[in-house]
Amino acid sequence: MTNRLPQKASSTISMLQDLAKLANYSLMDTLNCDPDATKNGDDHAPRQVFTGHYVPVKPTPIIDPEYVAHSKNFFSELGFADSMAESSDFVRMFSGDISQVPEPMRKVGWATGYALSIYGTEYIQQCPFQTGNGYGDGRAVSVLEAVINGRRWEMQLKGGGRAPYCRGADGRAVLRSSIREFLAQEHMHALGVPTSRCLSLYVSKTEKVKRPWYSEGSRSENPDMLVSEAVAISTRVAPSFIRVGQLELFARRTRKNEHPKALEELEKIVLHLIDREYANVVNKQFTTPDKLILLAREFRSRLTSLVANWIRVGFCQGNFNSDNCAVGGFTLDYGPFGFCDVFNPHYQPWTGGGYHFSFMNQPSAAQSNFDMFCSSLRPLLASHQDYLLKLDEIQSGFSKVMEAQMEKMWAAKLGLSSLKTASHKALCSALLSELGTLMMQTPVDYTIFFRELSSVPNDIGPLKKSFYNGAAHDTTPKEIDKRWAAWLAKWKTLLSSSSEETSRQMKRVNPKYILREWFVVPAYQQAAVGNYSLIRELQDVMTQPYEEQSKDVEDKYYRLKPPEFFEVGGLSHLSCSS
Ligand SMILES: Nc1ncnc2c1ncn2[C@@H]1O[C@H](COP(=O)(O)OP(=O)(O)OP(=O)(O)O)[C@@H](O)[C@H]1O
Ligand SMILES: [Mg+2]
Repeated sequence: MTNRLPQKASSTISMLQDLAKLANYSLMDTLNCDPDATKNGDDHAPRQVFTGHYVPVKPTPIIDPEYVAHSKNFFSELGFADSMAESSDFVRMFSGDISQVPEPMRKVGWATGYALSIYGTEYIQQCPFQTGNGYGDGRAVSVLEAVINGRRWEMQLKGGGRAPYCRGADGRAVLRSSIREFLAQEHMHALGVPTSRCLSLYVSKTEKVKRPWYSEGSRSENPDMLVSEAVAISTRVAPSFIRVGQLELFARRTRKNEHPKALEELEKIVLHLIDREYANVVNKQFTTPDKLILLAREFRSRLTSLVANWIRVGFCQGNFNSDNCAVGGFTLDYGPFGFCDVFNPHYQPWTGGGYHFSFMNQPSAAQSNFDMFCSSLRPLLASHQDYLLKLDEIQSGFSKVMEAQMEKMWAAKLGLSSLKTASHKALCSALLSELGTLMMQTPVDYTIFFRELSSVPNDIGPLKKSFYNGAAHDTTPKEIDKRWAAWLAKWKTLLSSSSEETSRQMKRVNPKYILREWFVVPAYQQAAVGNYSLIRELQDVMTQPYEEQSKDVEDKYYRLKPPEFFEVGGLSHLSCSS
C-alpha cells in the first residue's frame, strides 16, 4: 500500500532502434491466429471471428499527430530518454503508423476477442451478430511486446483505429477521454494501486469525430448534444491485457463445443496468461491442474487487494464487468471511472453503472468477475474431480478473503493496523461503523477527512475542513459536532503508537491529492485549444499524491468540491466514456 518510487533503469534507450532490439512477441508467436484473418493486418471491417486468440491488425494512424504528453516517471522506469517522446520515429509509431518501424519490430499489430458478462450474466446482445463472435478490442491495437530490464511489457494503442471487433464504430478515442485515462493511470500508480501504465499521448491536429456530450452546465443525466472532438491515441502498457472476459470467451466456446480446437484454445490462453502474469508464483514444472489452482489462489489475492486499494483511495471503476477485469489483477479501462469527493457508499460516476458497480459495492462486483474466472477454468479440470473441489473451495473463500483485505485496509486508514486481539478488532469495527454513519450524515469529503485525521488532531476543528455543510444531514450541526468529538476521543483511545508515528503511517495510506473530475475538466478543455500546461501541472501534482507539496498546490488542489459543480453533466456524472 505504500507509494512505489519509480526505479531508474540501468541503460538508456534513446532511439526506436534501441527499443526494437528488445522486441519479443510472445502472444503472436505462441497463441493461435484467426485463420480467416488477412495476414497483412488490413482487417478493419466488423466481422465474426470464430477461432484463434488474436487477429493481426494494422493500426490506423491519426492524421497530423501532435505531442501532448508522456509519462516521465514511466519513461524513466523503462530507461527511455525523455527526448524520445518527441522524436519523429517514436511519434510516428505511437500515433499509429507502424509501417516504418525498424526490425525486428513488426509492421502488423493485433487485437483480441473477449466475452462480456455483467454481474455474472453472460451477454451476447452487445455483439452485432448476436453470437459473441464480434466482441473484443474494437479500438485497442497492440503494437509491441518487449522485454525491458527483465520485465515483459505489451504496448497497446487505445484509439488505434478499427479492428474486426469495432461493431461498426470508428475505432477512435477522443482527446478528452484520452487525457482522463492518461492522467488517471499514472496517478493510480503513484497511489500504489496496481494499474496499466500510460506511455504517451498524441492528438491529431486535423482529424475529428463526433461524440455525444453535455452542453455547458447541463444537469441532464445523459448527454444533450453532439460535439466534434479531436481524435487521440494514448499508449497503455501492461505485462498483458488478458481480461476475465477473454478466458470466458474460450470457455463458452468449449462448453458449447463450438469447434474442435475450443478446449485446446482455452488451455493455451490460460497457460499463456500464467507465463505473462504469474511466472514468479507458478512453477513451470507443475502439472496443468496444479498450475490452475495456484493461479486461482493468486488471482483471488490480487483481485481482493486491488479492490480494497480502490476503496482506500476513493476510486470507483464504474463498470467492473468481466471485460474490464484484467486477470493480472490490475486496474484496466479508465472510462466511466471517478474519484469520490463527498463520501457516499453508492457513489457511481457512470450513469449506466447503477448500484451494482458503485463505490462500496466493488467487492461484490469483483466477486462476480472471480466467479466467472473460476467457471472459465472448470472445463480444463473436468477429469480431475479433486482439483475441481479445490477450485470450489478457493471460489467460495472469496468473500472471506475480501473481508479480510477490507479490514486490513480500514485499519491502515485509521492508523490501527497494530490492533491484533479479537476485542480490539471488534472495537475497531464498531468505530468504523459509527464513522460510516457520521461521514454520510455530515457529509464529508472522503479524501480530506482521512488526510486531516492523519494529523491526529486534538479536537474536531481540522476535521471540519472536510465537512460539506448543510447538504444532507437531518441532525443539527451542534449534535453532529458532539458526536464527532465523541468519535474522535474513542478513536484516540485505540491508538497504540505515538501521535507522530501514527500520523506518519496514516499519511502513507491516506493521499492528500486525488484526481477529482473537476480538476480534469479544465485540463482537457484547455488542451482542446492547444494549451497543455494544465495537463503537465496535474501530472506533477498527481504523481506525488502523498506529499504535502507547496502552499499554492494545496490552495488549488486540496479543496472541497465547489457547490456549483454538483449534479453537472461531465463534472459529477458521465454517460459516455469514449
Ligand atoms: N469508438 C469505438 N470504436 C470501436 N470500438 C469501440 C469504440 N468505443 C468502444 N469500443 C469497444 O467497445 C467495447 C466496450 O467499450 P468500453 O467503453 O469498455 O471501451 P474501451 O474504453 O475502449 O475499453 P478498454 O479500455 O476496456 O479497452 C470495447 O471492447 C471497446 O473496444
Ligand atoms: Mg472496456
